[in-house]
Amino acid sequence: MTIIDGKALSEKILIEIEQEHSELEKKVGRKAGLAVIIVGENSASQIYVRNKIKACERVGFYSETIRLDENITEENLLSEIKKLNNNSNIDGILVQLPLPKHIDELNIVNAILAEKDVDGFHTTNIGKMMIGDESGFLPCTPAGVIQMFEEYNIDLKGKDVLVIGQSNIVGKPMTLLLMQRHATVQTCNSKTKNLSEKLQKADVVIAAAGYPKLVKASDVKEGVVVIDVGINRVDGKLCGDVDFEEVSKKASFITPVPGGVGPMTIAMLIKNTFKSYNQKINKTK
Ligand SMILES: Nc1nc(=O)c2c([nH]1)NC[C@@H]1CN(c3ccc(C(=O)N[C@@H](CCC(=O)O)C(=O)O)cc3)C=[N+]21
Repeated sequence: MTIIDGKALSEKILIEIEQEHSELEKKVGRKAGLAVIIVGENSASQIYVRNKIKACERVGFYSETIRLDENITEENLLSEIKKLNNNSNIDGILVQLPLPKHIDELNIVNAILAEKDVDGFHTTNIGKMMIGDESGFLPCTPAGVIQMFEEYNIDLKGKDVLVIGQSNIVGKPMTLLLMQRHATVQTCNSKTKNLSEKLQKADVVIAAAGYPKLVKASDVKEGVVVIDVGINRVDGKLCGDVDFEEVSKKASFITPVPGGVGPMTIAMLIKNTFKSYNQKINKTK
């Protein structure tokens, strides 16, 4: 069984970007810039935003964290985004999700300029991905999973892949990227019948449901590839959607939580921000 080491792979990606960026920065005269907006006090969001800013520091990017009160109006949040859209030192903008219920997430995400949408959530970027055009920004978690398959030479052609979870930021875009790589994809949600039977047939399982230990050893076949996107907190401890201890005895490849998909999500965000910075530079040439 091989553990897919997302931490090590993300570090490798960040080192490459740091080197390329330090060269470019001298020529361009400014650093790549990422702006992160966080609304309210969600503790998990605080951790993820902290990790994103740490990664920016790691690669030498400029970053801004805009912390807003959870009672901010949608209109005022939109004007914060507008300021960042017009800020020429900012190449990437993200608004950490989830947002308070009174704010329409889709409206907010689509207010970010598509060329600064380093989350890859803007309908323009999703629309491109729908037709197999990956020239825009790919959503960070699904892109990070694809990067892991490539790094570990896990071929997806014709493989039966089961995606558990159909969220806009993971399950749905993950399915598109898998289809683009000729996998046979089945997606499940909390209403799916006979999940165990479906799991039994899967060559690859991508668990992004938000249920601790949803995927058990008895559910999966020998040699299965398991990608655990789960980020659950049980008694304050982070765990995934997979019973890692038991499932790792049957899996050929498996990602740990923490240290798997999480760090890859961050690395893809940095990669998208650097891509935007490069696109900006090439446009001004
Ligand atoms: N606009 C937006 N973009 C996102 O990309 C986005 C979001 N909102 N909302 C929430 C999800 C979740 N997410 C994670 C990022 C890093 C870790 C991460 O660093 N995980 C570490 C552990 C971190 C910890 O200590 O809890 C690991 O798995 O090793 C996890 C999850 C990004 N998301």
